[in-house]
Amino acid sequence: MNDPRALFDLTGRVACVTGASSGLGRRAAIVLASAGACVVGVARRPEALAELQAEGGDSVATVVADVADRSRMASLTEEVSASFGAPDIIVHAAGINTREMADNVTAEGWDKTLELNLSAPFFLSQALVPAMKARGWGRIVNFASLQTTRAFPGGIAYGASKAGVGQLTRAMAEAWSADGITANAIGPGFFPTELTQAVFDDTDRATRNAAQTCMNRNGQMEDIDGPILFLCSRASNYVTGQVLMVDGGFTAK
Ligand SMILES: NC(=O)c1ccc[n+]([C@@H]2O[C@H](COP(=O)([O-])OP(=O)(O)OC[C@H]3O[C@@H](n4cnc5c(N)ncnc54)[C@H](O)[C@@H]3O)[C@@H](O)[C@H]2O)c1
Ligand SMILES: O=C(O)C(=O)C[C@H](O)[C@H](O)CO
Repeated sequence: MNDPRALFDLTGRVACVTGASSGLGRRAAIVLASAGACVVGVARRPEALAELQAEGGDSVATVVADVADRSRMASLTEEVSASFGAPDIIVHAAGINTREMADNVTAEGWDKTLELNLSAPFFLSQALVPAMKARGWGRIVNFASLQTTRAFPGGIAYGASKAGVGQLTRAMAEAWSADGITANAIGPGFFPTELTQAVFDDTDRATRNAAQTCMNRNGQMEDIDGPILFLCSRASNYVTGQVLMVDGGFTAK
């Protein structure tokens, strides 16, 4: 048997990570670079991307872009391929939660949420898949949520988008896995990021969320490292169309 640690080695791979300027996307970018991949971080904030690049060194490049801008898919595909070649791994971590209550949801809030959380992973994947098919190997990792299956207050647009991500993941797997491209999603529990700042600022709610897990705690950033590496590497060769909940057992309880 070959050394099974090699299954996690990403040397020679090129990964594109959206939402790489903060939170779980930034963490994913650093993890993948640390495992040997060349990483292109995509996000809207140039200063935050410059910090990512400074931390990641020569194996990290960045592209400033709004990934929800569908008119930009062709140029974005070229830009993310410019530094290291066409990506064979795409991690769709960009996401928003407007937390508008159902009675007050605006058309703008609804559309923005669906465009970024659900449509962008599809259209960017569609643009990057041809190069993966040509190589016969690819990894697509979407970001689902507790709200893929659970309903929280103010989560109607976000929850609808993340439930969509669950089915998008299965449909991508059906469409592309025979070409060697797996599609899976990570479903984080509650992790302290910009997105969840309002949740963690409400200490009662944060405590209740922790108590709802089997481990009696919310997520810590390093809890995402292993699942990301697994789904982006050869270690997950025969895993596709799955939502891997990384939630300390929140959805099991
Ligand atoms: N933090 C959690 O507890 C949690 C739980 C479940 C799911 N998620 C999901 O994880 C993913 C990462 O979120 P996070 O928690 O790290 O939050 P975050 O706010 O730190 O990260 C999201 C990133 O997406 C970027 N972004 C927003 N709109 C963009 C656009 N149009 N184009 C490009 N980039 C854009 C933001 O600037 C930010 O850097 C999201 O999809 C989120 O829904 C997070
Ligand atoms: O409930 C909220 O307001 C959240 O922000 C929930 C998180 O974004 C996430 O979906 C938990 O998995």
